[in-house]
Amino acid sequence: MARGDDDDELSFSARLDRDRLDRRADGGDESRVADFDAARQRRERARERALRRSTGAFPAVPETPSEQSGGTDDSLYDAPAPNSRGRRRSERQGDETESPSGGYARFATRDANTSDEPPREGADAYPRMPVEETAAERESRLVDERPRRSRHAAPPEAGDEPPARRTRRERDELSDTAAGLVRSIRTEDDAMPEVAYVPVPTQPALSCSGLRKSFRGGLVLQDLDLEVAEHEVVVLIGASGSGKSTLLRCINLLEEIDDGTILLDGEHITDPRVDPDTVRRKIGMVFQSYNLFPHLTVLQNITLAPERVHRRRRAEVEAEARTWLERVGLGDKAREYPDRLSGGQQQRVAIVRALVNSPRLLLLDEVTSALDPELVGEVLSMIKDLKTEGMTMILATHEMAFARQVADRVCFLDGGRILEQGPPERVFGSPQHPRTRQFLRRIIEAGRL
Ligand SMILES: Nc1ncnc2c1ncn2[C@@H]1O[C@H](COP(=O)(O)OP(=O)(O)OP(=O)(O)O)[C@@H](O)[C@H]1O
Repeated sequence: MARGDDDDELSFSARLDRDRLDRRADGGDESRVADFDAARQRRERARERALRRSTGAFPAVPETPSEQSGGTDDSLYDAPAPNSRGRRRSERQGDETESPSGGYARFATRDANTSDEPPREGADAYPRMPVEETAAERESRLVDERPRRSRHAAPPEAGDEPPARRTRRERDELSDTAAGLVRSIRTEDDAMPEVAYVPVPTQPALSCSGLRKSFRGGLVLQDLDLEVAEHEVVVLIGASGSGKSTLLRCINLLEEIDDGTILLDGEHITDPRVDPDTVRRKIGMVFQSYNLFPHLTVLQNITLAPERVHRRRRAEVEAEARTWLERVGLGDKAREYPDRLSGGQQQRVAIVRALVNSPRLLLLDEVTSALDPELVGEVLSMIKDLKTEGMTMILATHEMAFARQVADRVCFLDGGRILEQGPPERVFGSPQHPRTRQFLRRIIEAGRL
């Protein structure tokens, strides 16, 4: 190419540099070379000042339109530039830009700018300044074949001074680092911490899934799922033989399930390696028949299992037992034998026995069924008090009026399945499933609701 044509294509500064190199090659006079050097240094200082004034950041410098990938900041969000794994960045970032936290791209832009402040609204968050490559720079780039830095090299620290001059390769890498931040967040093998929005899951107190239980070939629980939230009171209703008691006994590990899992506070309690006694310390259970030992006093009945099974100190358990007995109005019965108590009182003692270990969950299986009607009220009022105190409970009952009062959620069981569940007003007020309607119609006809 003729020198004239070349001149047209080169900027003024590039021409200066080229001439200087030509003169060096020709052994030209030293003072003129010094002038050129001084001019070049002034020019570079001016460029540095301009860079610092703009954002204090190192600019990404796309050299040609094809390298600009859209040429705006949006390219960091959705420019379809292929990434290192062959997928387009826009594909990999689709979910990022929809992130409720505002997306990763904004985070990456902040880091790329090495600023502690988020970019101002409407401001060019990642400005690109047109910088011409001088002939000297080009020469230096060709000579300087340093090994390429890691794609995931750390971004420049805030407060770093921009270097006096960067080769095109280095500028590419800076640009790449910003885009690389976006990419690396989504890269499994990268050490960058995940900055994903992860909603904190609320873990149920109890979670049963896919429970199956059969007796002598007869399926009693059929792929039953049930979750109970902390402080929730779930009432199981259903015809006799529908599986209510079996479900409660499986939860308390009194029956071994055939299939499924039960988690208590996220712990897999149906894992065969789990000690059932440890689980039962966390789950209190009260049965229809009170099951008090007739030869032991009320206090001894309450403290027996905590002392013998759970190895708790007698003094501590006795103090707790007495506190509970006072609260339920049986403080003066501690030294009595069960046969000196009414059915309602015995059942209240049985409930205290289940509470003395401060269980996580209380299971109540038809606790009023064996009581004379006039004694039912005192037990039900004790259960209401427990609900008020936030005890998490699952009750199986035929007392529909009580279920309606105390339940947060009613589950209707039929043939070992939960056919319908919901708030008591809805299940009792407008049952959806024909079997629920049929069951409740019979209850109403019997005058029990
Ligand atoms: N140990 C067992 N051996 C054999 N069958 C059993 C056993 N326990 C329960 N069953 C059967 O499982 C089915 C469900 O019984 P379950 O006691 O769970 O029902 P339920 O809904 O609690 O009834 P109810 O309201 O009368 O207490 C019944 O058919 C019952 O006969």
